[in-house]
Amino acid sequence: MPMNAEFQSPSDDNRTASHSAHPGYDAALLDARLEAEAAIQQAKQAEARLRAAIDILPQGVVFLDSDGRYVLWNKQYGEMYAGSSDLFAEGVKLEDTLRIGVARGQYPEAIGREEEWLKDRLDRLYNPRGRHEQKTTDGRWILIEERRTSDGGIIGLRVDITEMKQREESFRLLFDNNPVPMYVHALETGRILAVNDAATQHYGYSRDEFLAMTLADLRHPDETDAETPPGKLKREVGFTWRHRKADGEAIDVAVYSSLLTYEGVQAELIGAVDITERKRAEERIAFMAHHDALTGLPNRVLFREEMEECLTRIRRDETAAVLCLDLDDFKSINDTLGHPIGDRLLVLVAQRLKGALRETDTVARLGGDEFAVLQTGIDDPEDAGSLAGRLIEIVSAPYEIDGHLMTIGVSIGIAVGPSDGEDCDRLLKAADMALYRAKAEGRGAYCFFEAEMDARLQARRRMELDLRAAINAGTLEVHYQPLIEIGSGDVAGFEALVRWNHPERGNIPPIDFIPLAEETGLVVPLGVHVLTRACRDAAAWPGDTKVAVNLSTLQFRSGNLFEVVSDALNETGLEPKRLELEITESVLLEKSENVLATLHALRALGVRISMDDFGTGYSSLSYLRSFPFDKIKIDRSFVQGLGTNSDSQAIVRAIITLGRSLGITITAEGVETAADLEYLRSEGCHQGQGWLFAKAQPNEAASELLRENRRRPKPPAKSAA
Ligand SMILES: Nc1nc2c(ncn2[C@@H]2O[C@@H]3COP(=O)(O)O[C@H]4[C@@H](O)[C@H](n5cnc6c(=O)[nH]c(N)nc65)O[C@@H]4COP(=O)(O)O[C@H]3[C@H]2O)c(=O)[nH]1
Repeated sequence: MPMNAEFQSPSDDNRTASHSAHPGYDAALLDARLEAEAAIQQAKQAEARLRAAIDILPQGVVFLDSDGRYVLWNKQYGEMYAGSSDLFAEGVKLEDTLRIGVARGQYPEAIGREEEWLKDRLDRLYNPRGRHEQKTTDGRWILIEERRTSDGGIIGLRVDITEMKQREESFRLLFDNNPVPMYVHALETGRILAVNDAATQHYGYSRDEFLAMTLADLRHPDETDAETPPGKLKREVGFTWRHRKADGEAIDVAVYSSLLTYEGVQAELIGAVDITERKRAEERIAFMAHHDALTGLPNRVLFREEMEECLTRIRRDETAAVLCLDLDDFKSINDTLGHPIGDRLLVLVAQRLKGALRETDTVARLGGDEFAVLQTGIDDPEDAGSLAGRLIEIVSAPYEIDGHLMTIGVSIGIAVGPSDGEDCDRLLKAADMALYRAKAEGRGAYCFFEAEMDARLQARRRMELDLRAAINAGTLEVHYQPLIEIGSGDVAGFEALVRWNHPERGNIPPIDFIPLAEETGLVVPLGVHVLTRACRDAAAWPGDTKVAVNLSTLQFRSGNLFEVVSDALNETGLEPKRLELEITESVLLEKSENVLATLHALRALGVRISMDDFGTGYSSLSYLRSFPFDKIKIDRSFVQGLGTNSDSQAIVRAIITLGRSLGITITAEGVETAADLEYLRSEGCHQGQGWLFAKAQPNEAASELLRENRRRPKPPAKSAA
């Protein structure tokens, strides 16, 4: 493709003829010819350089003259239009090659609309403006840019954009058919530039509506992510937004984004995965982890979190109170009316408590029938006292559930921060200690924490640890106090009484540690120890001397009392009829089928059942009807001073008469004087127990007493203590 040469080299013949006719003219002509040849040489070199230069360009380049004829084109141009390259020649009009190319079907976009396509193409060729794309039959895409040159010609650039178009196509395919809602928005303005079908379906906006919106228009008013201005994204993977659908419904979406240039605009592609359900489930789980399922109140975990938050303020200058609440005798409602009613009562109590508090206070259910209140921003500790008083009043008002009218009391312990404690544990502990005191002081009351409660509690804790250790080590002792037949003075049996010889504190009386054992549940293993020990000792006693063992309510609740007793009998070989089990009224207060069934089963085994402390409870008499007791033990409060006190005499006489008429053995406890004994004998009481005969003593002494008793030919009973 030589450049259109302006100068031609004259033939040698012309040169010879001219030279010989006019020598001066010939010389000038020769010079001119040499000059021209040099110029041609230069032009050829320039063309070669230009060609070399345009051939190394990655783009196709073509130069046309002002008539649109080919002047020069590079290798890439020829390759791009390989199907028409046979037509390219200097001086040929590009327009003509286009016409032939269209006729050959080399421009797929022109097929079926040849003239129209040609018209448009020629218009762009002769009046160049911007860029346009062209598709070739071999499936390539070419970006065309044409410009006018200063001499009226045209320079055309061709860029092969096939790969980019393929990428775009894949993107389109992925975008359009993606099941995940997707849209592209302009980074600068937030304006939505493209949207896929999944997004239009999911959000409910039409494509046109979508394309008229910005990213900010999709936001739900609840969206709190104020840090992210419209169109600017935080880039953590999968962060969430709350969006609004066309029907107003809120959805939570996890956003996946990447930057791209979309139709020449800096944009961002967003994939929005709907996680509303997942989020709801997560929220439900989080709620459940922080709330009580029955009442919907915050649970202990959330209460502590609220407290922690409040404590940071307390440490500065605020005062707050923690109130620990415990319903009085809730268990008996559960036991008598059943758990469903108990549960409903708890819900009603929770509602009343919630209704009685300010927005800023928190009430939580800590478990069972325990609630707690965090009262914030109080001016005076007395504010907590008046709140407690109000809560007691509100909770104590009657309830009606399923036609059952009931009332329930509540006791409250109060701790005030920061004076009673600056951290969560200390404040809760202090309020708990105060609650303990409120309960002990008669329930239905509130009590403030006092520092000395802490010391008392520490002592109690120490005692609990020591008692547990003594039980585990088997160092608790069992002493025996004789039960004397009043008529004959014979030893009928012994009551087993536990003794704790503390390594540092010496003998601790049962009255000081049995209640603690009851509260902590230690009375269950303690009871097993005493029972087994008593059966073993008694098995070695002569004749059919009986042994009486005290049982606590908790041992019945433990559920395996029958097995414990029968195991102790089997292990020690003691005959069941030689064992007496002493229970108090509190055991029967349980009103549980289980208690009665266990008592009947034990009695069927041959074991005797005694009612201890008779007369001290509210309804000792009525309990005589609920179970066939073998023995009644008259409480020592009626026996002491019996010789002189006529009221006690009347009561004791009535009990003895009752027992005799029912065929029940009567034992009088706490017989301290001969006058007491004399009265009991005169009324026909069967047995006596008390210091007049003997105090509780170790097994060796008790056995010795037995031996002595057997050797004696029935003397009247005298003091042995
Ligand atoms: N003032 C006076 N007191 C007398 C007289 N005769 C006996 N006593 C005391 O009266 C208590 C009788 O036992 P309880 O009524 O079953 O009362 C017992 C019983 O309820 C409980 N207890 C003792 N040992 C056990 C046990 O192994 N298990 C259980 N669950 N409770 C026990 O501790 C309570 C107190 O036991 P103790 O201190 O051993 O006190 C014993 C005994 O020492 C007397 O003439 N005058």
